[in-house]
Amino acid sequence: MSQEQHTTAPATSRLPRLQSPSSKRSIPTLSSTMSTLPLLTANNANKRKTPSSPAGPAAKRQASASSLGKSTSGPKKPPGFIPTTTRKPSGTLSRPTSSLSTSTRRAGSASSNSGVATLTGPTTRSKPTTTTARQSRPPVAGPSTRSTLGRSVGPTRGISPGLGAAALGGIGSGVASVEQFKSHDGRLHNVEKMVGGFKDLLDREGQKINSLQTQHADLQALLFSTQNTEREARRDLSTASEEIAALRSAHAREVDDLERAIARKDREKRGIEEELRDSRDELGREREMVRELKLQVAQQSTQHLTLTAQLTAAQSQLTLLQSEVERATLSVSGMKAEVEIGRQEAKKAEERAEQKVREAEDERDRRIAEIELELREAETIRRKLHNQVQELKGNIRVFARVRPALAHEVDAPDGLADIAYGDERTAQETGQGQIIVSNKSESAMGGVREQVNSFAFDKIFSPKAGQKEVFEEISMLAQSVLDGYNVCIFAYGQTGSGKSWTMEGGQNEEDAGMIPRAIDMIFAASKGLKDRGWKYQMEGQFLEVYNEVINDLLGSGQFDTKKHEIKHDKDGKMTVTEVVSVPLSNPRQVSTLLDRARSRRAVAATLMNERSSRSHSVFTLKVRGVNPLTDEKCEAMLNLVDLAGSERLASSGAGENKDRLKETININRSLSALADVIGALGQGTQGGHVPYRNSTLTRLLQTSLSGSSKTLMLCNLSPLAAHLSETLCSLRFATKVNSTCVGSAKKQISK
Ligand SMILES: Nc1ncnc2c1ncn2[C@@H]1O[C@H](COP(=O)(O)OP(=O)(O)OP(=O)(O)O)[C@@H](O)[C@H]1O
Repeated sequence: MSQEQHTTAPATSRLPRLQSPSSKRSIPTLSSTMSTLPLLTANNANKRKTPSSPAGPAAKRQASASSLGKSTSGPKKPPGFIPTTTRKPSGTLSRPTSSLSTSTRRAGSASSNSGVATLTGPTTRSKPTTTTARQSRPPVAGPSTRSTLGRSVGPTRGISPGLGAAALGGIGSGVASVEQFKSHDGRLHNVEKMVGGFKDLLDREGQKINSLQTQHADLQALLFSTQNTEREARRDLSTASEEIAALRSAHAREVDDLERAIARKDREKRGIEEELRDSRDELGREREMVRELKLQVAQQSTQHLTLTAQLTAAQSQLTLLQSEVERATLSVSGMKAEVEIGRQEAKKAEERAEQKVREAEDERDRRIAEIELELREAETIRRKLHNQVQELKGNIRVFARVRPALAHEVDAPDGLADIAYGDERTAQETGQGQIIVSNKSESAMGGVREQVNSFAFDKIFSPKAGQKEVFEEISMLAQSVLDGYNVCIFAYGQTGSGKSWTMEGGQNEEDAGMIPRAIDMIFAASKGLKDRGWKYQMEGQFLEVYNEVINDLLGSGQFDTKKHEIKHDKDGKMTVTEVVSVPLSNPRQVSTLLDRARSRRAVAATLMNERSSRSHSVFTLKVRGVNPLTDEKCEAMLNLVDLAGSERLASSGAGENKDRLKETININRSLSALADVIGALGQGTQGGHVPYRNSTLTRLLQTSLSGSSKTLMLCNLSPLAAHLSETLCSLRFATKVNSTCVGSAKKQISK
């Protein structure tokens, strides 16, 4: 589009050049311009003949524009200017014409003013020419014509005032005036001739302009057709370019396809070459194999010959052997007959042996029955003896156990207490172990006074003693439960002295405490007694006494809210109300039960401060046994008690803390009530008053602490010098208990 505008502008800009005001010199310029036009046309024609010029359409356009616009430098015209300009010439031409006529009229008017009628002649004559010029004269005749005329006519206008004056004053005055008039007339005639010449010239120029306009129109038409041709050529070119691009891409695809095909063929060729190589290799191998086979065939032929010879030899040997086999078959038949005789004899012997085995089995069953009877009798005797031994040992026995120093206590500021142990041999001879606690203090004189405290108990366990060793001494008591004796084992000692460790122990089997070991042992023993006719039922309870109140550690819910009371029926049998009693059929249930009690104690500790060491825990195993063979029944109770820390009020750390104070007072009250009960029993006050009712603990343990029970107190001691004072207190309490003789234990057997 812009190219078309460029092309059009020069063509139209030529017209203003033709119309531009100029002097008379413009006429030759027009002629020269016109003379160049045919040349331009010829050039254009030449260019049309060579549309496929190497310079291309753009160059052509440029050439066209430069040739057409070379002589012009006018402003670019907007699109659509050409048709307008093409229609304009007549209008444009009219302006100079009217100017000319105006000039002419002025001249006429001047003549009219001077009153000379002839002067109008030339003016009137010039009108048709002017009219013709208005129709076809080019704009060349514009203002320049007017000025030319003005200049040419100027003298006339300059003369007119003179003429007027002469006319006004000289008509009647003389011949000079006539001569003057004639001279003027001659000059006017010359002027008219000149004007006529100019008119011809103008006509010629007008014709030339017409011709130029015609040529211009032709050129326009030619330009349009050239532009159309160019547009078509451009379209063709773009179509051709697209086709070329399409062909190129098709070509590229084909090239790609061909290259791929070549690559494929190359691969195939390589494959075929490899196959060929393999085939050649294989052929070589086959040839080698054939050669070897031929060699083998030759060898085998030799072997065949050898074998044939051997076969012949073997056949002759076979013949020999066959005759031998025939002889052997004859002898086998003879032997078979002998074997048959032997078999019959063996059968008879077997029947005799079976008879003997049956007789031996009968004898054995009879012996077993006799032994079992003897065993039952021995069991009864063992129980009696066991009880006698227990009685001889005393129904209240005391063991002392010193725990080892813990890792963080080894470097304690006061160090370990000076504790010595009596030798094992003396302990076995006397049946009493000895523990010697030395206490060094400053005397009144400023010297060091050493106080040696010696205590004797049924058994002393040094820090080296493990749980297994302690239980070995207790197992007899546990066995007594199955025999129908009430047993109470309680751990006594200050906080941290190892009571819980002794009673419950650690998680692994080696560290298991007295409760799990006693249960295991009772279950194992009950299994053993099964063969002797005993069947047992067991159930467990786990209670806690805190501030004189009983809590059920196996109860439902996280924390026991029930109120429990201790009741005694008319047979003197003690029960605690509203407590959970779990039936136990295997030892694993006991460990679950202990875990449950432990977690409830932990919850209680969280809710009400740490209190496990501030409460007494009592595990009770109730055992019921029946023996249909002997028609015996027994019912007994094993109480395993972990007492609260026994430290005195001063060293309990209670201070101003009311709760701790209350705890400590209650602990001390229950422990002294325990000591009082044991003391009362020790004074031989059977039938007299025993102050069981002074504390919840003694009421709970009443059955186990009565004369009909077996009681063991484990006095746990700390090895630290800092705890020496509490250790001595515990040892004195244990001595008091140890010196107590509680009647004879009664077997709880009913027939
Ligand atoms: N014989 C022992 N062998 C190894 N460690 C022991 C032994 N006795 C006690 N301990 C350890 O000593 C620490 C205190 O023991 P334990 O808790 O049994 O004392 P405690 O008297 O029951 O205290 P509390 O009255 O606070 O319950 C525990 O860490 C325990 O594992």
